[in-house]
Amino acid sequence: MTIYEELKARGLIAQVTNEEEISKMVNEGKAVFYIGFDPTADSLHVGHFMALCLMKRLQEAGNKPIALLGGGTGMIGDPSGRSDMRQMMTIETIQHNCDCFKKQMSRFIDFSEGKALMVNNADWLMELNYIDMLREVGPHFSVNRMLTAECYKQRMEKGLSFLEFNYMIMQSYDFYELFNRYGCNMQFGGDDQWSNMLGGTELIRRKLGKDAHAMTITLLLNSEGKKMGKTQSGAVWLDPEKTSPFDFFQYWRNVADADVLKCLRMLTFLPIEQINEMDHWEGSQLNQAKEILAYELTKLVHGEEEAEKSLKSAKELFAGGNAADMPAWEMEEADFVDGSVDILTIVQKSGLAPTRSEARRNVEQGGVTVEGEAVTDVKTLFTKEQLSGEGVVVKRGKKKFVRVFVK
Ligand SMILES: N[C@@H](Cc1ccc(O)cc1)C(=O)O
Repeated sequence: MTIYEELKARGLIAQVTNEEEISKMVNEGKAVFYIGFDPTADSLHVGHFMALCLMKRLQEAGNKPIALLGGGTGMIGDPSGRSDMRQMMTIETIQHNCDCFKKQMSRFIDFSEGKALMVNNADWLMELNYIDMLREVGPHFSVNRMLTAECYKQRMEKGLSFLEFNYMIMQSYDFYELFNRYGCNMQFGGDDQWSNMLGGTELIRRKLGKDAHAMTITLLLNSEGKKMGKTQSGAVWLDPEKTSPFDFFQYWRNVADADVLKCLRMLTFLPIEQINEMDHWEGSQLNQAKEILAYELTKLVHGEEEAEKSLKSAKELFAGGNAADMPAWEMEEADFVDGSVDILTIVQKSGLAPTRSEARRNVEQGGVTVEGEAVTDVKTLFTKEQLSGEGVVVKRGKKKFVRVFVK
């Protein structure tokens, strides 16, 4: 199987500018491709992880990856796929986030001996002169056409600022710049990036009369059509300080039955034949498939040791035991009234339930246990003494649990 066929078989490819040429290039290891990452947070998330895995697959097939940090584009903010304008970030935040991204990326991609490049578009975008820039690229963009782009469509009613409208031009300029600097002939990105990427191929064609290509990666949606990699309390981060390896493991261990094979195909490096064999698995075998998924991804992101630890804890927890590496939540002084805190506050604050009313429902229905004993009275109080030291293990349903303590 060629690398292009494999990407297809894994369901990773959404749109391409020219399938014949792209498949030929990547199969022959002739692609110099880039993926851009805007520093919108201090950690990468699951969406970025998919992009990095794609980089790795193509790198292993002999192609050359360029990871682009959006130190310049981060100053503008991409409106693609968003219903509101992003909050503007300060230069310090952007710099800090870039540093965080850089560290995390180096764990996935081999940047040694020129096998891959890392660049920051601040290096060329920040020194552009407004008038020079307008004269250089302005004539090649049709506003009429830009306004019909998919990425602006949902903003036509809500409003699109001039700041954001310029984003596409910045990203297009990046592609043009990388083409000139490094012979970069291809860009990859999430499917919501399609119009920004075409902006670049068009600019290269117009200014240089040369061909460059674009390919988008399928967005990872669950069987209900929602973006995966998000929980009720926010994104699933790759930084172990933000999402513990165990929580990361549990996220994948608990995906819906209908999603597990898709995730195995799109996210893991297990041979596609091995995954296809799991296609007819049912019942308890599906749980095994979820365990494999969680283990493989935790291993990729946090290393083998953490993956082993998480697997062990998950098994112990399932068997009803008390796991050492379980997530912990520290209650604050302000949560206590007259030295006690009620069960609903504990369940909600610790993140076991998203709202107080849902916490109430869970408790009333007998779905909450503390140290293995059901707590059904919503007025149940816990004193500071009870929660001090190791604290208590609070479980909601079979799968969600946390050790709650106070210092
Ligand atoms: N716009 C991309 C990031 C990006 C930035 C600069 C580029 O040249 C390419 C891509 C995103 O929001 O995900």
